[in-house]
Amino acid sequence: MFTLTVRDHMMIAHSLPDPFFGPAQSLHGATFAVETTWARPVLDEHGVVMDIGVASELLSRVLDGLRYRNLDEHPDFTGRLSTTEVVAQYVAERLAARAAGIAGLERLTVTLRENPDAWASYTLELPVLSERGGPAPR
Ligand SMILES: Nc1nc2c(c(=O)[nH]1)N=C([C@H](O)[C@H](O)COP(=O)(O)OP(=O)(O)OP(=O)(O)O)CN2
Repeated sequence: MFTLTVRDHMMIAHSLPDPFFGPAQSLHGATFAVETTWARPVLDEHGVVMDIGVASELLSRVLDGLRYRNLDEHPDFTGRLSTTEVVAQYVAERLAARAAGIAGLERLTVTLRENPDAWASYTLELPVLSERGGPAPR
């Protein structure tokens, strides 16, 4: 399996209103480094998983919807704890939707690094499209 990873970062504010999270129940800020790893078993006709510029742009556009936001007030997180894991899933699902037309991609992993010693990831299996646009056999 080939993989391509690009990275960006975002600042958000949020609270985790559950006693499980101790002091993080209060409103606090976080700067997440966000990595996206795209995977495919066969390289495309250019010998790449996908263009790095395209991968970077996709990630940036998705993060633009979250940057400098208080996730407690973000409609997509209403009634949900915006843990690192949940935000990783959110980013992955939006990226997958934006990349739906790109052929050959099989898997996407989004990793959010809270700090140098702690991170969480979410992996999505993607519906594989053939180079002609239809479903491809796995
Ligand atoms: N699995 C997760 N655990 C925690 C998350 C998370 O998103 N996923 N988030 C937090 C807090 O938001 C914050 O990032 C850290 O808060 P803190 O109280 O410092 O948490 P720690 O667990 O590192 O330290 P404690 O000794 O438990 O206070 C927390 N956990």
